[in-house]
Amino acid sequence: MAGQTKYVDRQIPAISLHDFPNRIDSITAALVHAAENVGFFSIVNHGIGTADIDAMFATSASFFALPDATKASVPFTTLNAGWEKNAQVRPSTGQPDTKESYQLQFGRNMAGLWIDDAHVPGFERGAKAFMHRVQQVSERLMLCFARGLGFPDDYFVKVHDVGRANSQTVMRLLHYFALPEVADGKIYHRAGAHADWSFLTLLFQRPGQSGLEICPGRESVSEFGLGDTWTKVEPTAGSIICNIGDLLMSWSDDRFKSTFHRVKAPCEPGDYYGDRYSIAFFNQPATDTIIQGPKKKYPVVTGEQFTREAMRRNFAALEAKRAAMGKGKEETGNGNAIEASA
Ligand SMILES: O=C(O)CCC(=O)C(=O)O
Ligand SMILES: [Fe+2]
Repeated sequence: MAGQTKYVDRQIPAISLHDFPNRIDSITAALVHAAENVGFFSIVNHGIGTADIDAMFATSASFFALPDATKASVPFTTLNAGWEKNAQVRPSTGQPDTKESYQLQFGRNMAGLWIDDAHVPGFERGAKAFMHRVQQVSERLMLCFARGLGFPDDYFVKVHDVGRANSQTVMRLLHYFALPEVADGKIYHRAGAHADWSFLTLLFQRPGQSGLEICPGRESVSEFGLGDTWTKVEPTAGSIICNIGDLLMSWSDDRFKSTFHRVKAPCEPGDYYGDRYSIAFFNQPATDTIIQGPKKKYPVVTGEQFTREAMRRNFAALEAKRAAMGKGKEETGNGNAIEASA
């Protein structure tokens, strides 16, 4: 690894959603301030209990404990659904993240991609119930961001309706593999530096499983935040870490900041080397959504175009490998077909 990472403490605001209906304006002010500055904040008193969060993590661990050949029965597709392993090449690193993840959606993109009850009893039912709870929290945040930008209150909520077949919202279960504490000459990335392409991301982490780091101020730093000064975001029980994605950044004419972040591969004293589980919920507008900010800074794009472009940037290597193997784009493959060569 290159020299020591530079760290600085930055304030990541904690915003409470208690008594939401009576506090919308003050919550909006706090969210807008966080969105315009650090781009990250934590949400507390959001109404999802720690027992429910723990149960979802337990379900996630049961899925990842299955043999790869079984997980390959629900393989990743270019519609951003299904299981992948070592297949996401971040533009910042050019190397696959050392992780596996299972993308779950609400709509038709998920057809045939739910792991069978025979492998993880109650998986689909439990995951969907949890996804709807996280969606409810997301909708409160969307109301505030719409109000903050001068849109009608229901503007973002309507286009992120997860009841529609063309919904693109994703809950991503993540498992970063334990890594060797003694350097073995290989370079690992847990999640290479990136900004999310989502509208808004809500992230659940496990206390003790550190690694998330942020690097705000994307205009003033080097491309991809490389060599820059990072801030650790330590997991705390029950809170949800939220960040603005590229989509909300462009939809707000760059007023709200989509911040670089990463899950650092452990390499320095104090880093966490064990298995790391997290759950990220990416709000994505339905495919036919017309996206443009109030000041029309950027040309109109549809929700479908936005996702397609982001997938191309992040999974080009996977696509190339599939093409070389003569596989169709959406065709489901075996375990090997969905692993990028590392
Ligand atoms: O696993 C985490 O804590 C963060 C994951 C993340 O940033 C992502 O998947 O976009
Ligand atoms: Fe991310």
